[in-house]
Amino acid sequence: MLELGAISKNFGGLHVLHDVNVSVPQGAIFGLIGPNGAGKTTVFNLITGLLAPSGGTIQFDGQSLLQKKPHEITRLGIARTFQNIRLFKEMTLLENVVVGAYRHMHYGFGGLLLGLPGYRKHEAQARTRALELLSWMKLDHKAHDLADNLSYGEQRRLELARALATEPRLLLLDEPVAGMNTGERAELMREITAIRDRGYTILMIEHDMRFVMGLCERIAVLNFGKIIACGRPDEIRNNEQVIEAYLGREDDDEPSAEGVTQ
Ligand SMILES: Nc1ncnc2c1ncn2[C@@H]1O[C@H](COP(=O)(O)OP(=O)(O)OP(=O)(O)O)[C@@H](O)[C@H]1O
Repeated sequence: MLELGAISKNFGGLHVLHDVNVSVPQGAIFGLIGPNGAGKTTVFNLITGLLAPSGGTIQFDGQSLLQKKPHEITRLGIARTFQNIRLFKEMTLLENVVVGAYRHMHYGFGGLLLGLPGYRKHEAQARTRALELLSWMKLDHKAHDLADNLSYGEQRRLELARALATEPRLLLLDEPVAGMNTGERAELMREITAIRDRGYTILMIEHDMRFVMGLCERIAVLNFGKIIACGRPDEIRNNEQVIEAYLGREDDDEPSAEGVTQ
């Protein structure tokens, strides 16, 4: 479904990605892991068109994403969440998700201003869909609460519902469990599995090894901008280079080798 072919990315003289090849099959839950600064977020920014690669190809369902603008890539069926939560905190949960759905409405905000007759129908459809997505994320009972009142874990789930409102086929999740407690993590694992079972494909960046190993069928490991391993969780767990990459760091925030082998 998504193919990165020999991707490289330089920022001036800084070579952040070298010859990155990743193939995400349709229907997979695929993990992209690696130490801080390895280049994971840069990969997401290249896929979503926020950055252009210095070399290589990016294909989504056989179509090149190069030269495409972020909104065009969203329209093709790719949505993402961010490492730092980006919600409209002064809006309700329902409004947050409806905003994500606007691109599917023919009228948009202009229609609202002009009072076009079709607008109300489309708005009703967007609200119905938004409520359904909130129910997938077990947040429908709070649809009319302000996003600001949510716990951290709930805010992350709301972000996911909002990303789904663009009706993607591929969902990119940037550290979905960051800041969540153990119970919230277990709940999110069930919800992400349920989303995949509804036919979506998921590519996630995540530092929590227990979460990645428990959820992903395939994992690619980036280290200093290179893919050093790609395979099933058990293969990654036992890969010498991966253990070395995590052991070789002195950063306390990093998952330890013990973390990799959990
Ligand atoms: N726009 C930019 N300009 C210059 N350098 C950048 C830019 N974006 C990222 N970098 C650099 O590229 C490298 C990889 O960063 P990136 O954010 O992709 O890593 P990461 O693996 O996502 O790290 P983390 O796990 O900490 O989020 C870092 O050295 C970073 O400083």
